[in-house]
Amino acid sequence: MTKWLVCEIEHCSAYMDQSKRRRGRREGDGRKSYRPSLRKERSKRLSLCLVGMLPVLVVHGGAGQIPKERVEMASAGVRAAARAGYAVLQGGRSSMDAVVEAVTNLENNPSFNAGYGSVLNVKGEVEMDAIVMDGRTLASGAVSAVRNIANPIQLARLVMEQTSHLCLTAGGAGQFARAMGMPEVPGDSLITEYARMRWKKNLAPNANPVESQMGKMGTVGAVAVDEDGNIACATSTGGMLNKMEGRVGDTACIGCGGYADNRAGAVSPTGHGEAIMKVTLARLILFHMAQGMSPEEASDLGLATMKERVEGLGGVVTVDPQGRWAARFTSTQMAWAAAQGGTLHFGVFSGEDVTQDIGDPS
Ligand SMILES: NC(=O)C[C@H](N)C(=O)O
Repeated sequence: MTKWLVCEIEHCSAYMDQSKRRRGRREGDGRKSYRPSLRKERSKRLSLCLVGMLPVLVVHGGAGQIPKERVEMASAGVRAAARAGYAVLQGGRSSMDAVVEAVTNLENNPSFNAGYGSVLNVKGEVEMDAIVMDGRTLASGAVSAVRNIANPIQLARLVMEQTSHLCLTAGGAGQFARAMGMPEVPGDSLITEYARMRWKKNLAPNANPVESQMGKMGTVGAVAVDEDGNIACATSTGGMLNKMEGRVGDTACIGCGGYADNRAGAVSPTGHGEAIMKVTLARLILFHMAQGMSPEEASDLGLATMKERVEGLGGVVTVDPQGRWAARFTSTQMAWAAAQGGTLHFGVFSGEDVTQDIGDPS
């Protein structure tokens, strides 16, 4: 903290010196370029003064009620993913690189409903949705109902970077993955025993897959702000348990399963996709932030609206341009972890916020 304060004062005084020099030059030659360059200095100064808060990265492992025996696994998983994403930020790379790294890590972890470990559709197959968004340019890429790839989040990024579209679906998304040289994997290799057991259980005529899923969710997501103040989000999911074939959820829909805007912040939601879509949850929360609410207030208000209007439960991770963050949920639990200033915060239960040194491997 002391280090940060000293650094802030040094940068602010450097700024004042520079602006004095600029003023002198303007008075000397009366150039019109004075204003834009001063504005640039001002924003540079602002971001330098916020050096103590940036970079920051927050991840979630899905809102729901995590079975007792899986709580530690889920917590360890989000901590590992937050460390992996934060290392990318510390290496000076972008928030987009960091959120994709963190979500790839979670997709590869069978504890979560994304990539390997995804829930199954009614036919017993894996169909996945994913989205990324870059807050600098509002560029976004998504895939929906995609099969046979291990990391849908990387395909969503390729949609953003290599096509003029925002979302590719099903067979077309698969063709694009092949064209991009993304390895195809057998559908069965993404299925865990746990996912198969839950699918079977929910085929029973009296089953309630939505309720059952609210019991044990596990969509994954990340939001981050890098050292340059650029903001990004990424979300990936196997969707809802025993969903119809071809069902597209919130995760593939911009403003619902994710949104990032350098001017307001970023949100990655989890929860009942149909409810999230009805209130466009990510965009709703960012709207409240643009009106001046903190990430925590806006997240709580967005989630409360979803509960009140459409009886939807869920959770979000949220950041703002200053690096303030929130991990909030209306479900019983949500595994989450946040990395900032060398400290890792994490929790699973309501009100829980444990901290540890980011270098502590436990
Ligand atoms: N577990 C989840 O968050 C599910 C996801 N939001 C969906 O409806 O596809």
